[in-house]
This record gives sequence, C-alpha cells and structure tokens, in this order.
Amino acid sequence: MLLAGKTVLVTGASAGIGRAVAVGCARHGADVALNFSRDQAGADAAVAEIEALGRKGIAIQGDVADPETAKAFVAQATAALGCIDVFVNNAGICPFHAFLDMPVETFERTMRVNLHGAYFMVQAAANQMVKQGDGGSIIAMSSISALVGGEYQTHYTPTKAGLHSLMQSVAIALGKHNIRCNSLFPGTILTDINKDDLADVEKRRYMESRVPLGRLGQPDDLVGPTVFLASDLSAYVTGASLLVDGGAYVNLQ
Ligand SMILES: NC(=O)C1=CN([C@@H]2O[C@H](COP(=O)(O)OP(=O)(O)OC[C@H]3O[C@@H](n4cnc5c(N)ncnc54)[C@H](O)[C@@H]3O)[C@@H](O)[C@H]2O)C=CC1
Ligand SMILES: C[C@H](O)[C@@H]1OC(=O)[C@H](O)[C@@H]1O
Repeated sequence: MLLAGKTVLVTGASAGIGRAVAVGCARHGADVALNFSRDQAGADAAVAEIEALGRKGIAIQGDVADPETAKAFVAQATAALGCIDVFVNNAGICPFHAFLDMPVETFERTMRVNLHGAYFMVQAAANQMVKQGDGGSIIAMSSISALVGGEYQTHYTPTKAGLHSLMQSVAIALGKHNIRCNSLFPGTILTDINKDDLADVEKRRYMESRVPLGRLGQPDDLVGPTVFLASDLSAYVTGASLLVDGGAYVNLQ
C-alpha cells in the first residue's frame, strides 16, 4: 500500500485517465477527492469504486477554467478528507482543429481549461500544502505533446509544454516546503479525448505502428507512474518528467 494514509485530489476525474488514476490511487491506499465538470454519473461511479476499495471518496463539481473553482475544490476536499498530500492536475481538452482557421473561442477555451485552470488549481493546492507544513506531491498530466507537435493540435501542444514548464518553475518555488512537482507525458492513450480522431482506422493503425511496445495506451497505464510520483518512493524526484508512451517518442525510424 504505497499511498496508505495519503489524501489525493484529481481534476477531471469522471472519465479516462483521471478516473483510472483516482481509483488506482485508492487501490494503493489513498482517500480521493475528484473534481468533475459535467459527468455526475461518471464521478459517482468512480466514488463508488473508491468506496468499494474501503477508501473515502468524494466528487466535487466545478469547471477548472473558472479560477474560483480551484479554491472551492481545495477547500471542500480538505474539509471532507482532512488534508491534501497529493494533487493531480489532469483535466484537459483537445478539440482537434486545423491551424489556419482556428476559431478564437476554441483556442481560448483550450488555454483556459488546460493551462490557466492548471495554474490556479496548482496554486490553490500548494497553498493548502504549505499551510499544512508537511510537504506534498503535485503531478501534472502533461503529454508527449509537450515535446512534439500535431497538425491539428496547434492550440493544445503549447498548453502541454506550458504545463511542463509550470511544473519546473513551481518545483523551484515549492522545494523549500518539501513539495515535489513533476509531469507525466502520456503518449496516445485510448480515451474519449481522441475517440473521434482514432475512429479513422488508417490513422489508428499508423499510430499503433509508431509504438515500439506494439499497442496504444490504456488509462490504467498511467496508474503506476502516478502512484510512484505520489509516493515516498520518489522522495528525491522533483522538476522531472516521465514519458508513458510505449516508446513512441524515441521511435524516429
Ligand atoms: N488520451 C491521450 O492520448 C492523452 C491525454 N493526455 C491528457 O490527459 C488528461 C486526461 O485526458 P483523457 O483522460 O485522455 O481524456 P478524457 O476526455 O477522457 O478526460 C478528460 C477529463 O477532463 C474533464 N474536463 C474537461 N474539461 C474540464 C473542465 N473545464 N473542468 C473540469 N474537468 C474538465 C473531462 O470531463 C474528463 O473527465 C488531459 O489533460 C489530456 O490532455 C495527455 C496525453 C495523451
Ligand atoms: C488527444 C491526443 O490523442 C493525444 O493527446 C496528447 O496529448 C497526445 O499527444 C495525443 O496526441
């Protein structure tokens, strides 16, 4: 039980990677607070899975693009579970669109959810951890897209690079408080975010063929790396990033 006695907060946790990570942390002994935006049924189902594991779970609604959501999530989660040991910034969107006619609203919404939302969430979580005085771990679900581009992701990849950069800077700002800050870089993981994009069979086969381990990722593939960064096993790891991509990034030819 690597996370026994720890409290973990996860944003965007009603589905996909966030939900897998929330339940996975409970499986390793943590109590978990989930932020979700609209999918109450998904959030309730995740809480039920956490409770079935004998842990405490709570789902709190809020749009991360609204800076007020961050303070409210942290305050409500702390009131319900007592403290925050680990904060996972996971919520994100990727509405695929071409560059030359990118709608202003699509660009701005992607920035607000993925990057601005992350900034205020991480700030709120860090303030609570500093107040508690017992350190902590902050994990950002960045992406392989922090390192490489995408024709239909010109609004998205800068948010993932920005998130990685944010973790590097806050690792410095928060080191004196023993709060560690790291990024995970998932490759292509099969979730709702890319369901439409990968419905193109040719594209899906191509993406699979790029992965040395021979398959696209599943949300559960992010559980082990998250638990590692959340746990005391990574006590001397901060400002770091970990690719979780089946080897896709290094596969030039
Ligand atoms: N699936 C993939 O291939 C990869 C995903 N990622 C990142 O992983 C994170 C999770 O994505 P997936 O699980 O794949 O997709 P997903 O679409 O299944 O999950 C995204 C979650 O974020 C939530 N969310 C979206 N907007 C929100 C908002 N304004 N406020 C609160 N919650 C909001 C959604 O409700 C959903 O629960 C995202 O940050 C994504 O960029 C990174 C690399 C690869
Ligand atoms: C949504 C995409 O399939 C996914 O998102 C990422 O961050 C990865 O780079 C993939 O492109």
